[in-house]
Amino acid sequence: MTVGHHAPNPPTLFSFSSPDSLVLSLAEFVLNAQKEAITKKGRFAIALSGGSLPKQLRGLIDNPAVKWDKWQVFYVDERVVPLDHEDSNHRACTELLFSKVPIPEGNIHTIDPTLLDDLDELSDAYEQALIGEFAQKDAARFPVFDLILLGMGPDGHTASLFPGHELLAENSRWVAYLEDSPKPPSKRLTFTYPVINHAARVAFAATGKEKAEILAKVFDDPEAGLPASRVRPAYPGQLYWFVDDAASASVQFQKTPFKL
Ligand SMILES: O=C1O[C@H](COP(=O)(O)O)[C@@H](O)[C@H](O)[C@H]1O
Repeated sequence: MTVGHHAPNPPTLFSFSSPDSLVLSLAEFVLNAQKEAITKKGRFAIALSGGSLPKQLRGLIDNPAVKWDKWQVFYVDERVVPLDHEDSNHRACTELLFSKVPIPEGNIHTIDPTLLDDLDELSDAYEQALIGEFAQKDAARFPVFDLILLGMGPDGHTASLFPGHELLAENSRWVAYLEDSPKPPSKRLTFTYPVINHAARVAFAATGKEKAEILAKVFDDPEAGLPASRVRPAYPGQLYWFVDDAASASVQFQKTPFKL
C-alpha cells in the first residue's frame, strides 16, 4: 500500500430502512471485498468484532458465494476470558456464524486460551499471529487487512478502544491489552489504530436509536476525538458505515444510497 501524503478518503455512510436490507447489503459488500482479495492474493484476511456485529453477518450463512476456505479470520478485540465464556467475542462469532458455515477451524485465529493469566504474553502471542499472517513487522510496515468489521458502543468506543483511554495514543504496538475497560469484562486485548487504520477497507455496523446521539457526534463533530471518529484508514483505504435509519436520524453528514 502506498500511503504517501494523501489525506484519508472520506467515509461513506449507508443508511438502511430495515434490518434485513442492511444485513443483505453488508453480505454483498463482504463478498465484494472477498472477491477482490482472493483475485489479488489468493486469500481473504478479515478481522471481526464482537458485540452486535456477528448477528449482522447472518447474510453470509448458506451463501454459496462465500469461499470459507480462503478466509483468514482475526478478532479486532477479545475479552480475556476462556473461548467458551459467554463474554468471549470468539464464542459470539462461533455461535452466530462459524458454527453454521463450513470454515476450516485453522482459519480462525483466536487468542491463546493457555495465556489468560499473563496479558503481556497473551497480547505478544496475538501480535505474533498477525506477524505470521502478514510477514515480518518492522518500523514502516503494518498488516493490511482486506476488511476490518467494527461495531461502535453508545459511548463511541470501537474495538476495545474507549473514550479518553491511553491506548488511543498507542502508535507502535499492533495488539495491546487493557485491564481497566469501563465496559465489563475489564481485561481485554485490542487491535490498535496502526492496524485498524492500515486496512484496505474498514466497515462499521451500528443500529438502533441508542446509537443516534453518538453517531451524530462521530460524523458531525469528529474533532471531539471519539474512538470511532479516529478510525480513518490511511489512503487508499476506505471507510464505510452500515447503519439503520434509527441510528442515523440526527446525522447531518451526507448519506449515500448503497451500491458497490
Ligand atoms: O465491547 C465491545 O463493544 C463493541 C461495540 O459493541 P456493540 O454491541 O455496541 O456493537 C464491539 O464492537 C467490540 O467488539 C466489543 O468487544
